[in-house]
Amino acid sequence: MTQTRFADSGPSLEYAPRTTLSDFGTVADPAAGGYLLGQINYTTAAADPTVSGTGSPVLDLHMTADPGDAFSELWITRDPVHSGTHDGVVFAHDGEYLLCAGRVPQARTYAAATEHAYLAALNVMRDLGYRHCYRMWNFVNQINAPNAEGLETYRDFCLGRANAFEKTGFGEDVMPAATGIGSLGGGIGFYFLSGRSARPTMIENPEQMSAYHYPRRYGPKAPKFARAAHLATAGSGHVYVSGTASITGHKTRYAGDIVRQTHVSLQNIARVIGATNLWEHGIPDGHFLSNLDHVKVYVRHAEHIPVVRQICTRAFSTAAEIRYLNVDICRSDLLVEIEGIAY
Ligand SMILES: C=C(O[C@@H]1C=C(C(=O)O)C=C[C@H]1O)C(=O)O
Repeated sequence: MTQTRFADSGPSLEYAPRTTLSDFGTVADPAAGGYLLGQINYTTAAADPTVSGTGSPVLDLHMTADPGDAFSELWITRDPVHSGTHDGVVFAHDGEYLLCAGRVPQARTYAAATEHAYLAALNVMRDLGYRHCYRMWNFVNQINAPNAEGLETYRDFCLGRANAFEKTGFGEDVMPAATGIGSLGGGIGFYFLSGRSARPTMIENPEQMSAYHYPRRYGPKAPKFARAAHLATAGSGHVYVSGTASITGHKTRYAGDIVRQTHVSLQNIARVIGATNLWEHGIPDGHFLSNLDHVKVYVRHAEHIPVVRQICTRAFSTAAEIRYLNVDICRSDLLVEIEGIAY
C-alpha cells in the first residue's frame, strides 16, 4: 500500500487490495490524520452507491471478472468528513474537497437518466459550495453496444452528460479531466472530485482536438472533458490525466495495432504533462511519464494485456501503482486507454 500523501492538491489516493479494507473500518489512519472521503471498489459486481456505517461513500464498480484482481481506491483526506445523500447520489466532504458518486441502472437508453443523475451530482456540488470539479470517472456497461434506438451507448451517455452541463452552465469555464470507459455490468457508475477553493487549470493537448470540439460524426453531443486538470492550492500541484488513447486530432490512429496504439497513448500523456505544455497553460511545472502514479490501463482484449504491460512497465516508474483492466473502450476501434495522476 502506498504511503499516504497529504498534499495541498486534493485528497490523497491509495490503492488497497480489496481484502484489507476491513483494516480501514472507520477512518483511514487516525495516526496519520487520515479520513476516508470515499471508497471506490473495482470489483466483480456493481452496486448502488451507499454511505458506509462510518460515514464514507462506497461505490462498487463491476470492473473485473477475477476476485483476485479486485482493488479499492481510497480517497483520504486530512480533515473529518461529513456525508450525505441526494436524489440517488452519495457524497462526503471535508470543507475543501468533495467526492460524490452515483449510478444509472442498466436501461434501454441512457441519455435522460444520465442527465438526471448528473444534475443531482452537479446540484450537490453547487449547493455545498464545491464548484471546482477537477476529475470525473464514468464506467459504462456495454459502452459500444447500440441502445434500444440504435445509438451507441457511449454516445447516448455523452448526450445526457452534455444536456446536464448545458442546463447548469457547468464546464463553460473549466472542464474537468475525465474517464469514460466500459465496465462489465451495472449500467453507468460514476464518481467526481471537486474542490471549494482550489481552482483547477484545464489542460489540453496540442496534438489532439479538444474532445468537446469533436465533430458530429462521433455522436449527437461531443464528450465534455479536458485532457487533464492541474490542481494546486499551495506548493506544487498534481496533474489528473484523463483517460488517454491513440487519438491525434480527432481521429483514431493505428486501428488494430495494439503496440502502436499503446505508444501513441503514452506519447499523448507525455505531451500533456510535459513542461512545454504546462508552461503554455501558465503552469511553471513539468512532469514525465516516470512521475505518473495511480495508473489505470484499460485493455479491450485480454490477450493484449501482456504486451501492454511490457510497454507500460518500461514507460512508468517501478514505484508506480498500475492496474490493468480488461474492459471495452469508448470507440470500437480503440484497443487501449491509459490514465493516471502526475505528482
Ligand atoms: C479516449 C477518449 O475519451 C474517453 C472518454 C472520456 C469521457 O467521455 O469522459 C474521457 C476520456 C476517455 O476515457 C478520447 O476521446 O480521447
